[in-house]
Amino acid sequence: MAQAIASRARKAVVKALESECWQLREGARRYLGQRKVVRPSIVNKRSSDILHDPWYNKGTAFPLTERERLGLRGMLPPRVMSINQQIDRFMANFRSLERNTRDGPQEVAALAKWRILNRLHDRNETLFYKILIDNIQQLAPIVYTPTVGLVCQNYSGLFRRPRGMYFSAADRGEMMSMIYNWPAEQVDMIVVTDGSRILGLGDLGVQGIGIPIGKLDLYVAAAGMNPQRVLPVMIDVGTNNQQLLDNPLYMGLHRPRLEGEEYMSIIDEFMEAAFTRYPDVIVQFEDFQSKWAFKLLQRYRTHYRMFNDDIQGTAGVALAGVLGAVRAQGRPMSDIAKQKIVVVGAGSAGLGVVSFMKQAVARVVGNDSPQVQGSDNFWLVDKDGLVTEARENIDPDAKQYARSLDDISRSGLQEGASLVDVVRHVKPDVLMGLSAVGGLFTQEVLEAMKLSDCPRPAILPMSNPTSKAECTAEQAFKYVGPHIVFASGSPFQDVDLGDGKIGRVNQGNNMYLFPGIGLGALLSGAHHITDGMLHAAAECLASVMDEESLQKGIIYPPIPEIRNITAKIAEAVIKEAIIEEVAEGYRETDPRELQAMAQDDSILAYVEKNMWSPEYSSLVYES
Ligand SMILES: NC(=O)C1=CN([C@@H]2O[C@H](COP(=O)(O)OP(=O)(O)OC[C@H]3O[C@@H](n4cnc5c(N)ncnc54)[C@H](O)[C@@H]3O)[C@@H](O)[C@H]2O)C=CC1
Ligand SMILES: CC(=O)C(=O)O
Ligand SMILES: [Mg+2]
Repeated sequence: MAQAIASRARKAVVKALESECWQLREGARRYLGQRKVVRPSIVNKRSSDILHDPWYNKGTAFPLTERERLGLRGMLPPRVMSINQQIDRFMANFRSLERNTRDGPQEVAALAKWRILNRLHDRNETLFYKILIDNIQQLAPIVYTPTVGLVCQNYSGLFRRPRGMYFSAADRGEMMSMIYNWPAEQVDMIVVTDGSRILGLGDLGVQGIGIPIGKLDLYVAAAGMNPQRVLPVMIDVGTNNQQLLDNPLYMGLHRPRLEGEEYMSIIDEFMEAAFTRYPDVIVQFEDFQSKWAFKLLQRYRTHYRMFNDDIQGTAGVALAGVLGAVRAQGRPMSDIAKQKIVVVGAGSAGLGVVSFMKQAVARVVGNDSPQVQGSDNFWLVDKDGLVTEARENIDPDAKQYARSLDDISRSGLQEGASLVDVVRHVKPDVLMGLSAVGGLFTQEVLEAMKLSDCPRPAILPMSNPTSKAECTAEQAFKYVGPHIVFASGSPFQDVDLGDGKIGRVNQGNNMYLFPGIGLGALLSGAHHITDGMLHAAAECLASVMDEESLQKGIIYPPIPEIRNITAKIAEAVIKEAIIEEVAEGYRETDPRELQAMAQDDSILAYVEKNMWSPEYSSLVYES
């Protein structure tokens, strides 16, 4: 009895102490507010070793005191420049390169720009990211789509310095120790590919590493992920690209891709290694061919903190775009349930979109609605035409979205109907391309969209890179009309429609979502990424658009706003993780503190405070 009383008393004291600590922590948090402190960095190298370390190197911006302290005196030109002067110098070079390559082949110019950016990245990370953030609209098409596609195609020739990690079929059984070769003690974000479907360019084998690098550049620029804590990963299981296999200079394994169990066990081994060394990391799967993309997502999504950007990020961006298009028609978002949507391409991207949008419709009209039970809103077209239940050897992932025979015979269509026939009969509100077939929306298909009874049909050729876009912006405005809403996966210029009118071009790319999903998952410490968190992200993206922009046909925010938008998306993701009780906290911020922040509406400030910004910190030498 006495023992029980003592134990109860002990528990009460511990509880009181805990609560006091919590209050103290809470008080400190409020007191410190959202003040951001640039902490000094501890370096254990000196002199030229610092100049050759892109993380610490400041080039001509090293102040004299630091040059003295770190053995850099005499190692640099004498004038100390500010970071703004360094930016001016780089941008002057960049613009002169632009002028000099303007009249030559576009691809040569694009690669030249990528090269000077990449060299800066290798020399001075802080300056590289500052320039990238300040000029994101101009530079995203170089570090990301479309130029990153060209870079991957030519990677064996462009490769100078390694970036990220390579795990290959030859490393079986070794990955657990290999991951410890990575120098960072902490990694927040991994983007991994097996190179099997790089943008719409197909199997590029080991050269696909360019994609994780480009995506992580956006994580740093848009989400403020700390560049010292991101890790691009390439898993080389071989390639089925004969041109690469025939190229003696190809840098990957010269063997056909592993398949079946052998393939799966390699990816399993990598995941186990990654989460063993970095238990809090988030892994984004990128550009895996569809047959593996779905299987791997199913396999890992509740076990690890991971998501597949092509399936889930793309779906969210497509949903936000369609919600924007609905509002541009002057209708409420809930009218998404009435939209007729033709999705061309039934791979990871197309199927991800249909699945997610059906969930969104269910959220709007309720699960039991016939619109949700049948596939009323969606017509899926792949390389063999309209996908129906009569399709032989139907891809199991596509089966649930196949149109019923009853339904299509009523509308005068049949299994495998051509795209143009589908458009003529369905008269869709939305025509979305995720086929990786450039020019698939021919003049005939686009003209058929004129039959749409929608006041503002949406034409969304979302395939990447530019050469794979189903149509150009100019073609869409020319053949469908000036009233359309247009978004493409890779950027196009706005279109001059004459009489002072402009056809607005949006970039419908998962770059608007994945940084916010990753950041929200990280800062909430969600133990897995739920559908609800993905919907919260997409709905947040849709909601940031104001009526005036939507009326002009602008359905996504301007790219220079991407950092602010990403912070808001992360906020939405964290709030949802808290509501769903999957948020386990991040570093010293425990779930209780997250909840308190949600209550006093300070999650956004918490996100912003945790976003890394490129600023030179003073360097302190420690041997
Ligand atoms: N804008 C964005 O944010 C994103 C765009 N994408 C793009 O989506 C494209 C597709 O990606 P995945 O689904 O992973 O590729 P995938 O290769 O798995 O799927 C392609 C689909 O297109 C279909 N297709 C091929 N030729 C066709 C034709 N002539 N007519 C109709 N359908 C045809 C195929 O049957 C297949 O279903 C890529 O170009 C990729 O860059 C992917 C993710 C995000
Ligand atoms: C944007 C992207 O993720 C893709 O085209 O695959
Ligand atoms: Mg992708």
